[in-house]
Amino acid sequence: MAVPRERLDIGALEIHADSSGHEGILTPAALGFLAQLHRRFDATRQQLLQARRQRQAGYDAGGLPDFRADTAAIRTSDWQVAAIPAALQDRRVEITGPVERKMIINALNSGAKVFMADFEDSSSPTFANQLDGQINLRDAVAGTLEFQSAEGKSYRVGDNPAVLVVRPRGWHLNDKHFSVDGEPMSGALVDFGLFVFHNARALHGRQRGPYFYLPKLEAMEEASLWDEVMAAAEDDLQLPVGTMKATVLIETLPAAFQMDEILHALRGRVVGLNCGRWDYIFSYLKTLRGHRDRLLPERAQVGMTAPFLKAYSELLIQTCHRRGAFAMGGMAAQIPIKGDPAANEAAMAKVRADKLREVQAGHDGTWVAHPALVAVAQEIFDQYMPTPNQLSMLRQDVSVSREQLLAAPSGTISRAGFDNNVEVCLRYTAAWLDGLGCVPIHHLMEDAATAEIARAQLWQWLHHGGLEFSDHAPIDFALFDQALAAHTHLLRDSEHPGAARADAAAALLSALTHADTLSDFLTLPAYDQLA
Ligand SMILES: CC(=O)SCCNC(=O)CCNC(=O)[C@H](O)C(C)(C)COP(=O)(O)OP(=O)(O)OC[C@H]1O[C@@H](n2cnc3c(N)ncnc32)[C@H](O)[C@@H]1OP(=O)(O)O
Ligand SMILES: O=CC(=O)O
Ligand SMILES: [Mg+2]
Repeated sequence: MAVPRERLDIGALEIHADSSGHEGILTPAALGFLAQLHRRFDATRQQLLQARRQRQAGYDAGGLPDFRADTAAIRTSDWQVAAIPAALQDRRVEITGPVERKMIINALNSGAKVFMADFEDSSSPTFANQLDGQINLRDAVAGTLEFQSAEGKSYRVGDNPAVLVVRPRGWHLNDKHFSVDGEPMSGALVDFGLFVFHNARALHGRQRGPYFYLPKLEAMEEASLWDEVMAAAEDDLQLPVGTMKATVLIETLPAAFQMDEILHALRGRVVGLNCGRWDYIFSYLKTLRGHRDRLLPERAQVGMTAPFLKAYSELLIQTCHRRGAFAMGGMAAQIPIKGDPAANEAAMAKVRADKLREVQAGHDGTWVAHPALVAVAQEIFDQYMPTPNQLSMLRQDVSVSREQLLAAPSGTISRAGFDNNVEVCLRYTAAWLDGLGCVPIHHLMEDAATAEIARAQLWQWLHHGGLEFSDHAPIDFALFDQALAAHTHLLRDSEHPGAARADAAAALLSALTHADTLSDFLTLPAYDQLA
């Protein structure tokens, strides 16, 4: 629930960082806008985070997520989301990437229909990364974005760039560099507030937004908060109600039970839902962390054809299309492999298979992590989706039960899978602490969501006790400590991103893995250490 609007007052907003170079973004008016967002909406955010903790306590005590009784009427009644703008009618391939200057230009020029500029899973939220990202996006919107590489290559945005969609941080993250009345600000409100303050009117004038991807929601009330925030911002910026559009990632297990409710909460501005598969797997692990009968096999065995993931994606398609919203697919983790044509072809074949599954299931578009994958995904969608979208595929054949969404697939845990989880989590955390939010490891894209899977699996396998590898050797903490020490040594002496942070990352991963409770997010304790 919003508190009444107050006079613009930035007296109480403080910036705890050296903001030189960012004055054009951190103008007094922009800071006043942020302060106002905080005062109106942060109390509600805190209540919603408390509600998450209460629900998790219920799951830890043996409860399981379920469809809500109090919202049954939303699920059973007939209603549709608002009309989808022309610029978002065809979203067959969307490229995602961090808000780094060169990458933004490459993404806008990639041939993808949409570019999701990511302040979230693929960003390490240093003050410089987030604020430089705002400068880069402001320049992109103004049409002045250019870049000159150290090697002398010039970059500029070409004709017909991808449509820009921005993903702010989730509700759980504070931004320690901004406080209002002595309280830290929400990272989500900082990212959203600065972006709309500087760009909303220009984008609206061109009928190109502003458009958002909303991450990690767990309940319809969290979607309602975004709706209120956007409505208030539209009012302040004198834009028509519903100008700001949202696509919501369904990437938590609790949210899978509230897809209709989330669409309904945002029905005046929602454009679709997206299968954020990596965070969804992480959320399954975290939500059911206390349930020994629902442990997952090693992450290489948990693909989208696993029954619980197939059920979730089909329910998403059915729910979206019934309401006139797009059902977006997700990210295959494979990226191009240079210098090994056979390995590259095998990786591309996996991407093609994933996109084929998505388009045939009824998804209206998909994500790719790298410019070289745009054509790969587009070829499949062009062949199987000759229309701009497939809203008319209602998937009335689908019937998904609570049990199907919750059923753990069978599988095994190998020594290699255990070791890979240690390596990936260590290397990713080290890179993140060094300011890099997305890295290639063994030819796969690894970001905050994929690293969380590795971390949560290690914790579960070790804390439930008595588990064995496929060769029947016991899984125990001594093995974890040995693997962590070995990988820390290797990373320290390597040229991998984050090598200089190997020890800090190892200490964090060790503490999180040995702790009695699975920490809600890796990025919360890691953020305390981020320079
Ligand atoms: C779970 C989720 O949330 S998924 C969404 C979040 N994750 C992402 O967005 C992943 C984004 N992808 C990336 O960050 C990168 O592709 C990585 C880290 C996986 C691999 O990066 P690299 O090893 O640097 O890739 P590579 O060397 O092949 O890059 C080749 C070129 O493509 C560019 N490029 C690579 N990925 C992207 C991208 N996603 N967007 C724009 N440009 C890109 C590089 O900048 C480079 O440009 P240049 O030739 O002009 O110098
Ligand atoms: O954000 C996407 C995901 O898969 O997580
Ligand atoms: Mg995610």
